[in-house]
Amino acid sequence: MSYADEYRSKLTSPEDAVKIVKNGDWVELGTAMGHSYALDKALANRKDELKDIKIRSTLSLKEHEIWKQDPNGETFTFNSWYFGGTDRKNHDKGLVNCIPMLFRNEPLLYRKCLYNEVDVAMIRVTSMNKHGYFNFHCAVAATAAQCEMAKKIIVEVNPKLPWAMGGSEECIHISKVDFIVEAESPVETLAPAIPTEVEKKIAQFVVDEIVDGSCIQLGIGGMPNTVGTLLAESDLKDLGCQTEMMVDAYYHLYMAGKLTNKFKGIDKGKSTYTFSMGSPFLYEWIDNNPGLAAYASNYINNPYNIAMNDNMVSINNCLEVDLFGQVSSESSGTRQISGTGGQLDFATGAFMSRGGKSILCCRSSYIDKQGVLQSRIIPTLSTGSIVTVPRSQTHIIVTEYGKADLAGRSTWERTERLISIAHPDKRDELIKEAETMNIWRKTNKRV
Ligand SMILES: CC(=O)SCCNC(=O)CCNC(=O)[C@H](O)C(C)(C)COP(=O)(O)OP(=O)(O)OC[C@H]1O[C@@H](n2cnc3c(N)ncnc32)[C@H](O)[C@@H]1OP(=O)(O)O
Ligand SMILES: CCCC(=O)O
Repeated sequence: MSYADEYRSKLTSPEDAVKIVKNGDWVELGTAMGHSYALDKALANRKDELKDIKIRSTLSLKEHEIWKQDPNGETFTFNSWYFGGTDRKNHDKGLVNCIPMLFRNEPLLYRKCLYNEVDVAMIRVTSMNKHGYFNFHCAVAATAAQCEMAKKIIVEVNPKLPWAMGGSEECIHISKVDFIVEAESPVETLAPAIPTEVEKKIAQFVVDEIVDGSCIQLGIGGMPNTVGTLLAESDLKDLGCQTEMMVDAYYHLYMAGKLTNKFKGIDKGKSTYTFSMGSPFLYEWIDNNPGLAAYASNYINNPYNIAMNDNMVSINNCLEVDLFGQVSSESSGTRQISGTGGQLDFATGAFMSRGGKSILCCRSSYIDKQGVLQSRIIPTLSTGSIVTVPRSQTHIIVTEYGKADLAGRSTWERTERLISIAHPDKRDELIKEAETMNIWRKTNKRV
């Protein structure tokens, strides 16, 4: 049978495809732009006839129909490896549960622990090519592992999605697929946030840490993109890219002639990543471009692979840092904001790299709901806050007041350095707390 014949034989309606989901099943939705639309709707429509359907997903970009049609979570129990904004909102309503993970482990978790617990994978893919492959486009991540472990696979085809060249694990062959549905669906975009003056100051401190030939990882959120934009305007040259998330900033670096990947120690000449989100021009750039290579997250986020690049610099955002140097980037107290994602993977790998640096950016303060200035550098993490980077792996923290290099530093040295980059109105208060915590010595200096 030709691939075209096989395609026709597996092509069905979303309603018929989701009939394979049965009571008690685990259903896999994939990551971000890999989330389906028509299948989501067809499954949600079965809410009253199904029982106890467990969902796994990573980083939602939309309001799933499952949430809309089952607002009390009677049929569907939704679990997420990493929260986007809509996951966060629905978690606040009690509809989403967090599954802790390091992103480098997500494929391994399926292959090693969950191999018997993926009943149906419903994944959005590109059109099939002449060799019978569908591509995972902007959502390579752990998708191949999820499909490999799934008892049944349904793909939802959207021909407008870009074809991401590999790497590895970026495609699925039609022979592995059980059902194909075709559906109109949006190609989601991510508009770059307009940087604030504070973010511009932080970004400048970060850019000052980067040398010609550095390999750059830009994390999720507004700040890393601001750094990328400044880098594109800098005099730096021959930068490289090994990053979890491919974003607009890399396109700008490429167009500015700065992204050559010439000095990468692995995948020389190629920009490597595991998922992407950005503007339409980013997807145009990704589409069938052999200058980029998408790999599964266990390869991109593997600290050994990261460390093969000399002068690897990882740049991520965090929410709170305590005076011991513990970093929380994913929760505010017990409120889950996002997830560990790849932050610890890149913090570890970048530090292992010769000349490498792991940088965590943090605005020094915020104004709370009562209008009061609160420090993000705090004596101890808020009760319930989850540690994303342990103090033993924290390297450089940057605020708009400067940089604090904590690696190899004792508690009193960390305290001094962190307080020196805290908001000036909060420094005396922090010193008092540090004294009671026995981590401020008489010789410590107030900057
Ligand atoms: C992707 C890669 O390449 S690799 C590794 C990168 N991955 C990571 O770093 C994972 C952890 N990091 C993150 O998730 C993000 O960087 C964050 C959450 C730290 C910052 O992301 P941003 O998008 O810049 O943050 P933003 O300012 O929009 O805030 C996100 C949410 O956190 C809330 N928040 C931010 N700071 C605080 C705080 N101090 N206290 C309470 N809530 C806070 C915001 O209110 C917002 O919630 P809302 O949408 O309900 O209003
Ligand atoms: C899906 C993981 C995203 C992140 O690491 O930020």
